[in-house]
Amino acid sequence: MDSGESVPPGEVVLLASGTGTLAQSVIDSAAHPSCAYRVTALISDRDCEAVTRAATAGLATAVVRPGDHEDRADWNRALADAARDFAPDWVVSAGFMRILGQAFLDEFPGRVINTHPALLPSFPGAHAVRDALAYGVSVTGCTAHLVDAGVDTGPVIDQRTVDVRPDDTETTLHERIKVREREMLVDVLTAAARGRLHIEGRKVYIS
Ligand SMILES: Nc1nc2c(c(=O)[nH]1)N[C@@H](CN(C=O)c1ccc(C(=O)N[C@@H](CCC(=O)O)C(=O)O)cc1)CN2
Ligand SMILES: NCC(=O)N[C@@H]1O[C@H](COP(=O)([O-])[O-])[C@@H](O)[C@H]1O
Repeated sequence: MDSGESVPPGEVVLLASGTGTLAQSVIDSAAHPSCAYRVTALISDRDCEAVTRAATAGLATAVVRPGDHEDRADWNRALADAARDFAPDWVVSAGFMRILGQAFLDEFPGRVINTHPALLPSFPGAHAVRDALAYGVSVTGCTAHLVDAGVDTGPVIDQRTVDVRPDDTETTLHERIKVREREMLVDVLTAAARGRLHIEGRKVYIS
């Protein structure tokens, strides 16, 4: 499709568990008329600032708490049901701190994207910035990847680098990584909404 043709907006549902600054940047970018995607809802596993940010922006929100369900599998199904209700083209985990089960991923095959604050496969998991700092790397960064049933093992879509400074703390380093994550997420979602992500096994090409 030529760039000049009108492109149907990609419908995005966000998943977040924390302060939601990444979610906020995606919401803000989607407000521009020329943006290729539209954010329709934000879903969380807990009451958090990200939910407040989305509600303030006039988006639909849902909180699906693991503690409200019999077990992890039941929670996972409830989360999938909540997301399905918004019929997203893309589900974006932006600081979502729960592992998504296969039942959720089967609902949105090849359409769940996560942003991780490290250069995968280095430093997977819930404490990437702390682990990178403790390891003593001089360069870290962030990764956008397709989500699979593993933890941070899905095909890499895009990565951005961030230099580690001698006086960095986890907080100062993470804040600089988030600046790059916000840029990366907007670029990746724009490509995704315009049909420019091409998945070939573990390789993802952006045209
Ligand atoms: N199936 C997948 N689900 C998710 C992935 C993924 O790669 N595959 N990425 C995460 C986000 N994430 C890293 O980017 C991540 C988040 C949380 C954890 C984790 O160990 N969580 C614990 C609980 C943590 C807590 O509740 O405080 C858990 O879920 O038991 C690892 C990696 C989004 N989902
Ligand atoms: N392993 C998952 C993980 O660490 N995700 C990270 O949580 C932060 C959320 O920031 P925010 O709440 O300010 O948007 C982001 O840096 C994101 O990569």
